[in-house]
Amino acid sequence: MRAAVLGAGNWGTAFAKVLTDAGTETVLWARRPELAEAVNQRHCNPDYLEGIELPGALRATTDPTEAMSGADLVVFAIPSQTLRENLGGWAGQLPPQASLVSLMKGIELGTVMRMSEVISQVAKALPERVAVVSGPNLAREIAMQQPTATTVACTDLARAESVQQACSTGYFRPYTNTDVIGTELGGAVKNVIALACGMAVGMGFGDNTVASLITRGLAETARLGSALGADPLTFAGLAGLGDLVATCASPLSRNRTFGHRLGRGETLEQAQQATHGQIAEGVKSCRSILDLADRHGVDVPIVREVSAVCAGESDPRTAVRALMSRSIKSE
Ligand SMILES: NC(=O)C1=CN([C@@H]2O[C@H](COP(=O)(O)OP(=O)(O)OC[C@H]3O[C@@H](n4cnc5c(N)ncnc54)[C@H](O)[C@@H]3O)[C@@H](O)[C@H]2O)C=CC1
Ligand SMILES: O=C(CO)COP(=O)(O)O
Repeated sequence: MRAAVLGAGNWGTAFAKVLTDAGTETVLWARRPELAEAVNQRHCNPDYLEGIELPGALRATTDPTEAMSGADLVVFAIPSQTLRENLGGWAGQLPPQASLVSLMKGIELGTVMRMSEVISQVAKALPERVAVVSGPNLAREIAMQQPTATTVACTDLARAESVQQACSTGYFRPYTNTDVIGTELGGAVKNVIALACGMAVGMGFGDNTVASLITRGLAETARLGSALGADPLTFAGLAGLGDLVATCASPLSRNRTFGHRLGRGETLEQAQQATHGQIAEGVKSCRSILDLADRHGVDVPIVREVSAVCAGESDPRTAVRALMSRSIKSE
């Protein structure tokens, strides 16, 4: 099995290590030559995974055609809002039979499309050729080989199983699922709920507040999922509750950290600068998730408040007041 991983940030690099450790011959595409050289010569990625030793067998290149040549899997690990443009340049070189695998957790602004839908459309690939990997997968913990499980979703179960095989290691345990909609939605919405949890902690609130946000956040994810045709059970699984809990609780999460900065009074610009160019997907996807929910007439109050804060139209304290003064209702 051969794989190309397009995107050498946190997760692209860690997942390339997982694939290599699983025995899959893997080439990582990086934008910058110095990063590809660090992977090839020094077996590290100091910009994104400082202190992590990468496998000697992992190769990197700045040439996407070279990365994809002969690949059975092409894995996308770039910021969601850049997928359409990047993929437009790569589509002509995709090996015709390769599985197309999304690691991304976002919804496209404007089109409100899921990442697998963007891949199908731009690559002109049938949906059953596209798989999604999503779960409680903080990149650094996986790069440190801490035991982790994940979901590999594809409408074609046999293809999901081949991706599962390609990334199974002693520290990374993938489960298959055919619910691509629920798997992707869980990954995208949890980033927005993690922003809300970060804000709560930044404002000095404790575990009751965070648990309430996680639980009600899961309720609005499942409501939206049902409207879109997802299997509600997916939200009780790794790509739902699992990822939600990990991201909302972890100081490693870029989304939670971004929210935490806003909660303690920093501006959007300050929080953005502190990411050092790394992506906090929820900051943009909150808008597209809200649009998606509005189109389907689904109530997503936490997403709505986070969206107003990220648009600079509200602030965390106003958001809390708005959420706590909603009409009382049954659970
Ligand atoms: N970091 C994590 O723990 C996890 C991340 N994810 C998801 O994986 C996707 C990628 O995340 P990370 O690797 O963490 O992001 P990152 O911000 O660490 O890296 C992004 C990579 O994409 C490249 N890139 C290509 N075109 C770009 C453009 N036009 N603008 C900016 N960067 C561009 C960058 O050079 C960089 O190598 C996101 O959708 C994220 O939600 C999913 C699970 C875990
Ligand atoms: O998706 C993630 C963990 O599963 C990573 O979350 P952040 O993008 O917030 O760091």
